[in-house]
Amino acid sequence: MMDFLAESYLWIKAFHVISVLAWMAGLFYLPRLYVYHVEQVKAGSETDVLFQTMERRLLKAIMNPAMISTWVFGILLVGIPGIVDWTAPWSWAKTVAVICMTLFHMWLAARRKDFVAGTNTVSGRGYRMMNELPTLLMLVIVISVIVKY
Ligand code: HEM
Repeated sequence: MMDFLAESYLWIKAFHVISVLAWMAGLFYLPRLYVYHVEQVKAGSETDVLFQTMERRLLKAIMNPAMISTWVFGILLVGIPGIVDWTAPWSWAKTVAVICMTLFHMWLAARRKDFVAGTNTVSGRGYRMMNELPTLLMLVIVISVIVKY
C-alpha cells in the first residue's frame, strides 16, 4: 500500500492541487454572492430564490466535493513517508491554516441556511471583510508548502 502511494505521489499531488483550485474558487465566490444577496435582493422576491439556488448549487455541487477531495488527497500525501517533516514550522502553519479554511467553509454553509430561513444578520460589509480571509489563508498555505521554511 505504501509503495503504491509513493509511486502515485505526483498523481495524488496533481489531484490534490486540482481539488484545491475548485475549493478556492467557491470560497472566493460564495461570500461575494452573499454581499450582493444582502445588499441588492429583497427577501421573498424571485431574485431571492434565484440567489438561494445559486448558493446551494455552488456549495453542494462544487465546494463540498472539492473540500472533501482536497482533504482525501492531502491526507494520502501526508501518509507517504518522507513527504511531511513534522519538525518543520511550515507543516504546522499549513495544518492550522487548512483547519481555519475548513471552519470558514462551515461558517459559510451555516450562513446559507440563514438566508434560506430569512434570518441572516451579517451585513454586506461583514461579508466583504470575511471575503479577505480565504486570501490570507491561501497565502499562508501556499508559501508554507512551496517555500517550506
Ligand atoms: C485539506 C487538507 C490538506 C492537506 C492534508 C494537505 C496536505 C498536503 C501535502 C502533504 C502536500 C505534499 C507536500 C509536498 O509534496 O512537499 C501538499 C501539497 C500541496 N498543497 Fe496541500 N493539503 C491540504 C490543503 C491544501 C490547501 C487548502 C491548499 C491551497 C490553498 C493546498 C495547496 C497545496 C499545494 C499548492 C501543494 C503542492 C506543493 C508542491 O508541490 O510544492 N493544500 N498538501
